[in-house]
Amino acid sequence: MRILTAAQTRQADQATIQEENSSSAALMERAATALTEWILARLSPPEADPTLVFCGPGNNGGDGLVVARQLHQAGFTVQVFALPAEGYSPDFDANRQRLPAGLALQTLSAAALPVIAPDALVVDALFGTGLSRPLTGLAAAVVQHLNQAPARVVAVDMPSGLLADASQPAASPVVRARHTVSFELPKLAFLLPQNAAYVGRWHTVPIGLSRQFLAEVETNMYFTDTALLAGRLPARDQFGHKGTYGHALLLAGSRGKIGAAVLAAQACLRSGVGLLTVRTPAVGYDILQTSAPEAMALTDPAPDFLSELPELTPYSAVGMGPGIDKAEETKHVLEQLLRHAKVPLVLDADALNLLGANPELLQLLPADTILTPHPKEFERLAGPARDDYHRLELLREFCRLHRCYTVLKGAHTCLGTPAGELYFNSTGNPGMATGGSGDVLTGILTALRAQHLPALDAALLGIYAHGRAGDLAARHTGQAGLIAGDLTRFIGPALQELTTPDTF
Ligand SMILES: NC(=O)C1=CN([C@@H]2O[C@H](COP(=O)(O)OP(=O)(O)OC[C@H]3O[C@@H](n4cnc5c(N)ncnc54)[C@H](OP(=O)(O)O)[C@@H]3O)[C@@H](O)[C@H]2O)[C@@H](O)CC1
Ligand SMILES: Nc1ncnc2c1ncn2[C@@H]1O[C@H](COP(=O)(O)OP(=O)(O)O)[C@@H](O)[C@H]1O
Ligand SMILES: [K+]
Repeated sequence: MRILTAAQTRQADQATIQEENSSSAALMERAATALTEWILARLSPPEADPTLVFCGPGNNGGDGLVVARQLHQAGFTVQVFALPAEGYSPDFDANRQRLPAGLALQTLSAAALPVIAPDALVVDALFGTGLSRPLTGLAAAVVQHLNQAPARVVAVDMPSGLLADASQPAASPVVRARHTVSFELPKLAFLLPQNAAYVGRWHTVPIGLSRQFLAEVETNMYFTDTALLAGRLPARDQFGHKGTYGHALLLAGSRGKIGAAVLAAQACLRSGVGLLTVRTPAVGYDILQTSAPEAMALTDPAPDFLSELPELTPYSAVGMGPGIDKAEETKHVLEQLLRHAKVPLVLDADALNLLGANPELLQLLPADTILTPHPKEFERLAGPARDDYHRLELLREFCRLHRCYTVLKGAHTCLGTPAGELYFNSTGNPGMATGGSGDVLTGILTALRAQHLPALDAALLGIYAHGRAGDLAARHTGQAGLIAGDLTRFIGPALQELTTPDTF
């Protein structure tokens, strides 16, 4: 699905209203009702006693008024408060009129902010996508008051004070929500680690925005879901043989890190590749042959690190990096690979650190190479970022400049493309924050590239399947108990889910 800016979200509202020939008040009623239903599905009146709804002067506040009315009607003990303002939005005013007699709107004042009991439910409807500047004065004081309260906070659409598309100044207050319930689509702000403490757990509720608008709006940001992946992974050919599915080469491992080569190899084998050869230093031979017997071992003459690039003719894709270390000889192997490879490349770990330390090598990067840095490795490649938004700008720029696909790994791994698009992944869990998870991703991506999938499809499918394998594995191991080797067992089921079914 697409990720929209705040301005595009407003356009989506307008398009929906026009298409349905309805009104903004009707859309507000629908959006707020979806949010009320989200709460009702989780809490009964005694579990949210009292419920305090804090409203701002715009349509976010209007949503709050609707939620307050509906929860009151559902038997919740509701108190509803509004920030004083010179003017309120028309839909706010309309919904103020609709508050039932037993539910008076109280105006907030700095001198007497309401007491918030520990088991209260707080609905934060102060500001949403219309926030245009940092909060000051009473609005800031109310946010600080909410943040000091021990209560559970549900933010409507956005935690108040957070900008939808950019960083806010460090000192400006933002609500720290336990849950943020947003309408239809996730916002960019939810996907960035720097906002996690404000957003809490985020959810989207459908509100029936115009399908046509959402399908056609121009954007370069996407949230990768199964709909976006449909049709990208073909079913296996009935008469396919191992030659059909490519021959991958992995250049991986050094003394003490042969495990990284094993993990990448196992992942590559589980991702449908026809044949796999693994080049490790000599120290890896027995280990690899024992732990990944399906792979062919092609040992380097050097005992402890990679020192020579093998003949590349047999291979349809090459992955380099897991566990390789940064020896001068290994740098030479990387340089030779970049100069001579005529097949797709996937670069990870110390292959990236070698690129970062020797930027002249970046000029040799073949187009459509996939790079898989975590944020620290990315910093070595592209320089330090001021914040998560700036890092995305650097990512776009880096991919454009080097005509590569860069997988910036994290909780919502972000794939940057040479065309300037950003794709945020939707699968995976914190159980995957464990050594070797990245090596598994390299194996998957190398396998998909070896099977002749285009770089974009391979990257999108591989990143999603890697996270999905983590989610499937965690059902058995729990998150804390998950280790990278567990991921490999579930790559097959994850890819199967994504495979285009044979239709009649
Ligand atoms: N499709 C959807 O998603 C739907 C969205 N809907 C809802 O609409 C919400 C967006 O509503 P919105 O545009 O009225 O903006 P909102 O966030 O209420 O704030 C604007 C008000 O705040 C004020 N203001 C701004 N910054 C300020 C500051 N720092 N300090 C003080 N004041 C400040 C600003 O004043 P101004 O900047 O004009 O001076 C204006 O009065 C959206 O988040 C969602 O909840 C649903 O109802 C329907 C479907
Ligand atoms: N909190 C998380 N949620 C989802 N995925 C995660 C999370 N933490 C880590 N991962 C994934 O695990 C992998 C870790 O890779 P990396 O940091 O390179 O590990 P290693 O170098 O140990 O193999 C990445 O693909 C990343 O997206
Ligand atoms: K809000």
